[in-house]
Amino acid sequence: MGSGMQDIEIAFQDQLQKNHCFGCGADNDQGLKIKSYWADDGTAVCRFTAKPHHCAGPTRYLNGGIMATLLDCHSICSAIALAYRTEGRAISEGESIAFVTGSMDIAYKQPVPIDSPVLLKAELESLSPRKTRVVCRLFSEDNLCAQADVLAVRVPDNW
Ligand SMILES: CCCCCCCCCCCCCCCC(=O)SCCNC(=O)CCNC(=O)[C@H](O)C(C)(C)COP(=O)(O)OP(=O)(O)OC[C@H]1O[C@@H](n2cnc3c(N)ncnc32)[C@H](O)[C@@H]1OP(=O)(O)O
Repeated sequence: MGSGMQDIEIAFQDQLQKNHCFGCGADNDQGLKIKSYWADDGTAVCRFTAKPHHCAGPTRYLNGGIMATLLDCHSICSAIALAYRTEGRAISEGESIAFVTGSMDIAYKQPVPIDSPVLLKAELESLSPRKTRVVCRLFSEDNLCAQADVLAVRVPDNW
């Protein structure tokens, strides 16, 4: 699972500019600052280690809203990266590309231990120039714990 090339690649988020998003913005100092990369199999992957205050009611489990943010932000950043790749451009080269979440459906399948890193793995399918479907899975210790079906919708960069 995942890419062996992560260490030498620059995360999607570190190539995007002026992104203050709580989950994925490199410009949000209080955010989660997730980092997403292409994997060799064409999926996009992200590894995240939670902090103790990201907990659910029981302190041993990860909060579901944080899980939703991880699934959402990894999916949308990956949709943006795919659009740049499809247009033959590096991320942020030329006219900027922005997508937002039109819809997201999440199945929470198992509680996620807060003290183990999670792996997010996104499969992308371009439905039209404006719409990308993302199926994003969240694993903990190789267990599938949550799955999101996301519709990413392209918007003007002044959205
Ligand atoms: C971004 C600013 C620049 C910043 C640069 C930095 C880099 C950027 C990084 C950003 C990373 C963010 C990562 C976190 C992701 C969020 O947290 S984003 C915040 C949460 N999302 C929102 O607030 C979105 C709010 N909704 C909207 O703004 C608008 O409803 C939308 C989604 C843009 C669509 O608006 P619209 O263009 O007027 O809608 P429309 O033309 O009717 O729809 C386009 C297509 O999408 C379909 N569609 C739209 N909504 C839905 C839906 N809910 N269900 C199903 N289909 C739908 C339509 O059916 C239509 O399909 P086609 O007819 O083309 O086949």
